[in-house]
Amino acid sequence: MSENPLQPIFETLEKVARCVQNQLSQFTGHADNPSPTNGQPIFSLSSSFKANPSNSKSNSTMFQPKDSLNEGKSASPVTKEELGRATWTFLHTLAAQYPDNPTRQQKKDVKELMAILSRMYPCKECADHFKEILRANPVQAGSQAEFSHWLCHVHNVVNRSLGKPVFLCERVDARWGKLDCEQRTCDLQGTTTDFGSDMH
Ligand SMILES: Cc1cc2nc3c(=O)[nH]c(=O)nc-3n(C[C@H](O)[C@H](O)[C@H](O)COP(=O)(O)OP(=O)(O)OC[C@H]3O[C@@H](n4cnc5c(N)ncnc54)[C@H](O)[C@@H]3O)c2cc1C
Repeated sequence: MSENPLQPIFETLEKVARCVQNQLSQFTGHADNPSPTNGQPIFSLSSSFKANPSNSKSNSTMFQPKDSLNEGKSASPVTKEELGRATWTFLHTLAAQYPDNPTRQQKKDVKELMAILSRMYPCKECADHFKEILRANPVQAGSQAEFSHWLCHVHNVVNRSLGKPVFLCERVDARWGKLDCEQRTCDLQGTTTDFGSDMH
């Protein structure tokens, strides 16, 4: 006799899940290897649930696809420093890729981006500080060189306020470059003719 009266039901459900998995693997072109999940069923019943059907925690994850469980990786909050480094990386890379001859739209976009950062940056104290910095140092984005030097300057304003060393802006091009992208497919295109199509 089965230890758990619900065991036959679980076994039937697992069989159904395996059957669905086989059908899916054929559908997705994995017919040669009907188990793209390395032998693990896409859906599985956790052993704790089998042993204790009243376990509501197991219950909640019972039918989740394996990938969505993000196994082995716990979410840890990002620190203000990590966020800052990632944001500066984004901004300096953007500046390195900014066109020598930006369109009117690109100049407008970059100013808006900075204004949005000063409102939405997910560290309120930093956002407020950046808002003041922008007020005293309006964005200069007439060319790649102008924008990357302006950005270096405002980054130095933040550095100074945090007691960090000031960066030599003559070295900004050596420190930050364009994204490493095959055949420069990531380059932003500027233009010599300013259509300003969506400027009103
Ligand atoms: C818009 C903005 C506002 C911020 N405001 C605050 C704030 O008010 N308070 C706060 O605690 N933190 C703030 N931060 C975070 C802070 O600036 C740093 O990112 C964080 O302290 C980590 O510093 P870090 O020493 O690792 O180097 P970061 O300052 O993050 O710099 C990353 C790398 O950039 C290079 N670098 C440094 N200076 C320059 C420069 N001037 N030009 C070009 N490259 C340079 C260096 O190689 C450095 O390792 C802000 C970040 C941003 C993006």
